[in-house]
Amino acid sequence: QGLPHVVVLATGGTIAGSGTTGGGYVSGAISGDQLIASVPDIGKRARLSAEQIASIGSQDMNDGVWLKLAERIAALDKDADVAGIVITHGTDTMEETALFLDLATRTEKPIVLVGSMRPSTAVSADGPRNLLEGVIVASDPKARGRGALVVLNDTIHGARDVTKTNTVSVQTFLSPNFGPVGAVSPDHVAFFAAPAPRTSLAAPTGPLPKVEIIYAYAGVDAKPVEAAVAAGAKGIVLAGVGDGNASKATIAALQAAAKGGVVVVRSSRTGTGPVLRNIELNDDELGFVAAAYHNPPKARVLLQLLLAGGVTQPEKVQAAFAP
Ligand SMILES: NC(=O)CC[C@H](N)C(=O)O
Repeated sequence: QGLPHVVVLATGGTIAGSGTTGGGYVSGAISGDQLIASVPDIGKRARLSAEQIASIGSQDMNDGVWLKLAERIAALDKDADVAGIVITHGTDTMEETALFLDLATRTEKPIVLVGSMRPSTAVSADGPRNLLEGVIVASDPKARGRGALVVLNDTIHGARDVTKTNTVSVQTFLSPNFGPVGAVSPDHVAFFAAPAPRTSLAAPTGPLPKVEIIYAYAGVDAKPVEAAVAAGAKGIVLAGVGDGNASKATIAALQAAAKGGVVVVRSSRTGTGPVLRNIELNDDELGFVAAAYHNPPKARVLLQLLLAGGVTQPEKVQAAFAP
C-alpha cells in the first residue's frame, strides 16, 4: 500500500489503562497492539507496527526507559521505510520525556507523544482519538523537523513549552508561554509557525547524573538543600517562589552548594513566565543559572543532559538555558 509507516512505541499510562476512574484502575495494562486495535479505521491512515518499550504509569518513568526510547528512535531514523514515531505515555511526566527526546535525538522524523486522561473503559474515553490524531500528525510531512511533539485533545504542543495543568480535564496540556504549535482533527493538520531551531545534545549512554528539585515555600529552611547535597546531587533546580527566589536560608545553602561545584539552576513554581538573570538575586555573585522558560522538571532534564555531556561551568549551562 502507499500508506506511510508509523511505529508506535508503547510505554503505558492511562491510555493503556483498564478499569474505571474511581476504583480498580491499573495504568499500562493494555498493550500497544490492543490500543491500535481499539481505534476504528486507524489502519486507513498509516501502516502501523507496535513495540512495547515499557508498561508503567508515567510517575515511574525513569532514565532507563528514556535511553531505550532514544536508542529505538535512532535506529528508526535510519529505517527509510519509517515515516514517523508515536509514543504512548502517561500524562503525568509526558512533558519531561518529550523534552528529553527533543534534546537527545536528532531525527527529522516526527516524534509524537500521546496519552489520555480517561481510561479506555470510561464514557467518552479520549485515548482512541488522541492515538488517531497522533498517528495523523506523525505521518504528516509538515510535522518533520519539529523535534518531539505532544498531541492531546486536538492540539499539537512543542516539547519546550508543553505542561500538564489540570489533574482531571482532557484539556490538561497547555503551552503557557508561547502557545500550542498546531492543531489536528481527523480531517486536517495545521501548524501555526515554521519549525523553531533545535538544540540537540549528545545522547547519554548511561544513567543520568543526579539532579534534585528543591521546592520553595514560606518558611522553608536550609535543610532540603543540605539533604540534596549530602545525597550526592551534582545539580539542584530551585522551584522557587515568584522570580525563582527562596528564603535567605535556602539561598545561602544554594550559594554554598554552588561554591562546592553543584550546578544550581533557578526556576519558578509559578508555572508561567521566564526566570531571568540578576533581577531579584545577583546570579553573577551567587554563581547561579537562571532557567528562563524551563519549568522545574524540564530544567532538571536539560541540566541532567548538560552534566552528562560534561557541561558544568555556570556560563555554559546558562547559554543552554537562555531563552
Ligand atoms: N492520565 C494519565 O495518564 C495519568 C496516569 C498515570 N499516573 C500516568 O501518568 O501514567
